[in-house]
Amino acid sequence: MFEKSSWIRLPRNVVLGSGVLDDVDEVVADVHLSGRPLVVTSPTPKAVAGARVRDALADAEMDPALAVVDEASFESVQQVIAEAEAVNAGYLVGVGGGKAIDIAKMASDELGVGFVSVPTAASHDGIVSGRGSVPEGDTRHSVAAAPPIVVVADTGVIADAPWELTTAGCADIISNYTAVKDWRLANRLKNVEYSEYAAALSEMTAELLVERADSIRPGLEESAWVVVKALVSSGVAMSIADSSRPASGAEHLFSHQLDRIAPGKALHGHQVGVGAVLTEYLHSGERGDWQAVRDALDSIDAPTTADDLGVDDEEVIEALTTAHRIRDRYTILGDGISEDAALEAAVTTGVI
Ligand SMILES: NC(=O)c1ccc[n+]([C@@H]2O[C@H](COP(=O)([O-])OP(=O)(O)OC[C@H]3O[C@@H](n4cnc5c(N)ncnc54)[C@H](O)[C@@H]3O)[C@@H](O)[C@H]2O)c1
Ligand SMILES: O=P(O)(O)OC[C@@H](O)CO
Ligand SMILES: [Zn+2]
Repeated sequence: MFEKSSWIRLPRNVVLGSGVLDDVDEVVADVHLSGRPLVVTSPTPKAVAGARVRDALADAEMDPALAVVDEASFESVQQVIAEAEAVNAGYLVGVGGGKAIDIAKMASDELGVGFVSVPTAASHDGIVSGRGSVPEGDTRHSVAAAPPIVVVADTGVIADAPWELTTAGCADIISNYTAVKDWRLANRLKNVEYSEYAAALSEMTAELLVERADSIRPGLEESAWVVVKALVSSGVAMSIADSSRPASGAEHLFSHQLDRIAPGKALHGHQVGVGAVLTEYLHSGERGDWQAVRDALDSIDAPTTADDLGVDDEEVIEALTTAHRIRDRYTILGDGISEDAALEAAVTTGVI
C-alpha cells in the first residue's frame, strides 16, 4: 500500500502593489484573522513601515501591539512569544527584512497563531517560505514553520528601500542554480529526498529573473514587482520540497559560515551570490558555468568578489574550507575541500 503523505503549506493570499500597506486591515479581515495583532519589526523597518502598519490596524480599531527585535536568534523568538502572550495576541504581523520575518514566522508557529508577512525589502526569499533560518553557536538551523497566511508586499516601500537590498534578493534567487545542483548531487550520492517539481520551479525562477535583469533598476516599482514575484516563487519551491534545499546549497553554507567569521560585513543575498560563483566552479570546473553565474550577478549590480563584499581573502578561504561543518547537508563540498582547492576556485573565478 502507498503510505506516503505530505503537506504542501502555502500562503492563502499574496497581495502585491503600490500602497497596499495601508490596506493591511482589509487584507487581514479577508482571511478572518481575529484577535489582537502583534506587529513584530526591527528598528529601520519600524520607521519605514512598521508604524504605518500599526496605524492602519489601529485606525480599524484592531488594537495592535508592537514588538521590536534586533537579531535572528532563538532568544528573539522567545522574546516575541513572551510579548505575544503578555498581550494575548491573536496573530502576528512580521514587518521587515529576512530576520524580522523569520522571527515572527517562528514565534507564530510556536504559538499556533496566524502569521502575516510584510516584507519591507526584496532582499531574501523567506517572504513566503515555510522555513526560518537561525544561527546557534557553530551551526545554522533551517527550522520548519508554518508559512504566512497572507503576504502584503508594498511595491512602493520596496522600491524605495536601498538598492543593494534588491540586488541581494536577486542574488538569493540566482543562487538557486547551484542549490539545485547540490540537491541533485545529494539525491544521487546520498539518496536525499528530491522533488523534481520544486527543483524545476526553483531553477525556472532564477532563469526568468536573469532574463529580466535589464528591467530591474533602482527606484522602479516595476522592478520591485518582478523581484518580489521571483522571491515568492522561490519560497513556494521550498514549501513544495518541505525543505530549503531548492534554494540553499553549498553557497548558503559558505554564506552562513561567513556570517560567523565576518559578521555584519555583507548582506545574506550578496554572500550567497559570491558563494554560488565559487560552488558553480567546484561543480563544473574552469570551463563550466561559473562565468554565467558571475555575469548574472554583475548584470543586477550584485557583488562578485571578496572586495565587493568587504571581506578579506583569508575569510573567504576559511569560510569555503569549513562551510561543510555548519550543517548536515550534503553538497559539492562533500566532507570538506582543501585549502589549495579553495584557493584555486577563488583565484580562478576572480573572487579573490
Ligand atoms: N526563512 C527563509 O526561507 C529565508 C530565506 C532567505 C533568507 N533568510 C534569512 O533572512 C536573513 C537575510 O535577510 P535580509 O538580507 O533582509 O536581512 P535583514 O533582515 O537583516 O535586513 C537587512 C537590512 O535591511 C534593513 N531594511 C529592511 N528593509 C528596509 C527598508 N525598506 N529601508 C531601509 N532598510 C531596510 C534592515 O533593517 C537590515 O538592516 C538571513 O538571516 C537569512 O538567513 C531566510
Ligand atoms: O536553510 P537556509 O540555508 O537558511 O536557507 C534559506 C534561504 O536563505 C534560502 O534562500
Ligand atoms: Zn538565501
